[in-house]
Amino acid sequence: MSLFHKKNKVESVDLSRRYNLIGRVGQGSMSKVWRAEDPMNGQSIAVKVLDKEKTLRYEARFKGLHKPSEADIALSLKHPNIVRTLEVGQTTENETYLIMPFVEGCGLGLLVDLQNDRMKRYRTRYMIEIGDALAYFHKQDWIHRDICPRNIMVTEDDHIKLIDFGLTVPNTPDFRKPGNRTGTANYMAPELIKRQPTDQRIDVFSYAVTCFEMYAKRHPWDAAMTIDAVMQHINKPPVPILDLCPRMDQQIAGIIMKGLEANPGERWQNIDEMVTELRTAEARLVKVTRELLVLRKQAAAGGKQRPKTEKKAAASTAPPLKKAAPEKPAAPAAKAKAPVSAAAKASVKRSSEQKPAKKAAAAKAPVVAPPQADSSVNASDDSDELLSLD
Ligand SMILES: Nc1ncnc2c1ncn2[C@@H]1O[C@H](COP(=O)(O)OP(=O)(O)OP(=O)(O)O)[C@@H](O)[C@H]1O
Repeated sequence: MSLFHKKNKVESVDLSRRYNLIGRVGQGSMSKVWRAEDPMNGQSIAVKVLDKEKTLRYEARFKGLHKPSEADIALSLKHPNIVRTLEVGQTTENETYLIMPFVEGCGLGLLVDLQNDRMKRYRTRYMIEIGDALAYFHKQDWIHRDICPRNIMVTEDDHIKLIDFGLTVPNTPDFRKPGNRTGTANYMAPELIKRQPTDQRIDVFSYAVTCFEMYAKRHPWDAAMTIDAVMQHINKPPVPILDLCPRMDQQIAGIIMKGLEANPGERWQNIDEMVTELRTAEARLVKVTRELLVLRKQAAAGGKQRPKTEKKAAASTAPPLKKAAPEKPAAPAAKAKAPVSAAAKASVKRSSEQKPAKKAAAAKAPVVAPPQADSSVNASDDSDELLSLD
């Protein structure tokens, strides 16, 4: 790995002279972040200054292993869904700083909490873009170790930017050994918590927890504040996501649950596999949605309220429902067939088996509802599958 022995030129910079510091925007656990402007070009930037003591304490865990610093790692990353690091250096106080373009937007955590239409409409896009960023990251041979909504930003035009690489380690045997138990408790894979050897599949797990939250607004296990508390429940199966979101797409539910498998051998083996399945699910939902839009347009042109052809088309893409979804009279819904891979199916099955009464929910198909004026697609109020066609 070329970054292992790279020595960055160390410059001592007085940040308040060099940049127009506008105000503090974030207090992470390891840093302070300012919004600023670069007077040389007027660019809006984020200035992240790492806490000296905490960084030293963290890096001391890897004594002798030549771990690249957060600044070096961040500087090497070039991906549309990862925030660019433009410059790194040392402050006059001997702290490390990073300069990034300022991301206009919000944290993913806010959208998890709000569960608003924006979240529902762009959720599949967000999941895929987080996965793309992580797949790139893994191809550069890193393990992120701290994937969670706190470290993911959503831009104003609804794209993802991964922002924090403070706990990242190289994907090499020395760093995969048991022991370094860092991360955010509720997103940590069981093998990490149990101090077993780890690999990039711990990020698959954290990514799946993040996707779970994006639908269910809660963790797959009861949320815990400490690793010891997580240890208490990590041996129990996760709550099946379809129990919490019975109207969500069945294929997507299976994909997420497979990412949460306690045994890394039963999880998705890499991010690419998981994202490929998510893309397939998204493509199917988009296809059905487009078909419905065409039919609705035709119906409107013909002055009919609900054309028979639409019912026919919906029926042609969908198997008969085993059990009707809870009644919501607002929107006529078409049920699209959700092809679930055998592995993902097994994952859903395992979790449904824990609660036989809930099996019926797993049989539910996605709901796609009438077109909106902006040509995106909305669904009935309790549906979790809004899709954007823009
Ligand atoms: N490029 C950026 N543009 C806009 N805001 C940013 C940017 N980078 C960071 N922030 C803000 O600063 C906060 C802290 O950043 P970051 O997560 O990188 O710090 P941290 O100390 O490593 O945090 P933690 O270790 O707690 O995850 C973010 O949650 C975000 O609100």
